[in-house]
Amino acid sequence: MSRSEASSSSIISVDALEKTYRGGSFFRRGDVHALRGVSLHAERGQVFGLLGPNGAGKTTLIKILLGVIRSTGGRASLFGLPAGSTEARSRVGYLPESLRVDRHHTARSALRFYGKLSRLDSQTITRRSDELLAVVGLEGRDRESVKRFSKGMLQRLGLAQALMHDPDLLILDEPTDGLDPVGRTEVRRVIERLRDAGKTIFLNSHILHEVELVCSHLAIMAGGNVLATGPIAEMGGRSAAENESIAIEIEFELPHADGDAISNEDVLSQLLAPAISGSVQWLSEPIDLECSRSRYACRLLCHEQAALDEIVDRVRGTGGSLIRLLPHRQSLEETFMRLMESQVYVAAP
Ligand SMILES: Nc1ncnc2c1ncn2[C@@H]1O[C@H](COP(=O)(O)OP(=O)(O)OP(=O)(O)O)[C@@H](O)[C@H]1O
Repeated sequence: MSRSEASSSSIISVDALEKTYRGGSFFRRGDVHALRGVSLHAERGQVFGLLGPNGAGKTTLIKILLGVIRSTGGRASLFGLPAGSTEARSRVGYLPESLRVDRHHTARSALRFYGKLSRLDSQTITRRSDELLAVVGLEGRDRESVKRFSKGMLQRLGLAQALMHDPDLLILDEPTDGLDPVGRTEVRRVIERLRDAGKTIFLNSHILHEVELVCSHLAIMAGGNVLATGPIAEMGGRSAAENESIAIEIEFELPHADGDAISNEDVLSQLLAPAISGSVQWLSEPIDLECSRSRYACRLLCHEQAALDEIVDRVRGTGGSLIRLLPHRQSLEETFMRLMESQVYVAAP
């Protein structure tokens, strides 16, 4: 263990990291700012998810951590060692998005091949292969040609390959992408098993649900920036920037004449929209709970108390009544969608 690692439990430490792909070639017109000052920290034993839409900068960050490309600013270290250094790399296992295992291999011969690449001796290769085939649920299938493997089985073999040299950190690029629900569940189970065995895992994904199921910590990225980071259990709440904001669930009933309920669009455009412009974000737009009685419910994030007061005044002003007004804890999905929507989308470059 290095001295800097001993002083901190950070396995991955990224500070103000920048990456600009230089343009000007025949194929590329201008510079592309793929990372614009990214900071995040993953600690020992965490399953850390990097979530973001296409082009967010996830793969670029992983490539810098692995030393495949260099950053153009900021710092990235693994175990307190510079990312990309030989010592740091030797302690990382990596599963690329689509690992191509040569079709002539069996699971066992593939692991022997990767074990040799990691300079392991034959005895260690046999012992690690036995252990890992059991961990990834491929014991008994190890002499079959990989030609007969499903995508999920190939991905589990890929996990075993990444673990051959018993790394301290596992980096997985979209580990469940392209798998069917059974394959996804199987891969997720292996990740859970590794987590329970104390491995630190860093994975990227653009699928919120997958990240939510398996990760303990998360960074949400878009446009080369980290928009939020922290333990998943706390990501649904308010972010630091929203400390003054109030998330509420409101349910109300409006009067209606001649048995005609007011349409959702009218509730939105006539009653609520004028009250909320600028100072309120929708978490969910109004839905009518009981059309016949014009009862509506919606979730709002009010950035100032006055906006909430005005909504209440407007409901009352139309002769309506408030049924419920409750504080609302945002789900991870709502937080994610709100961050994406509020992002002044500066897509690279
Ligand atoms: N070698 C490169 N040269 C120029 N631009 C690049 C290069 N690699 C990535 N980019 C650009 O950098 C930005 C970030 O790309 P990156 O692949 O890191 O995003 P991502 O979040 O991994 O997206 P995806 O989920 O689609 O893989 C994108 O605009 C992409 O087009």
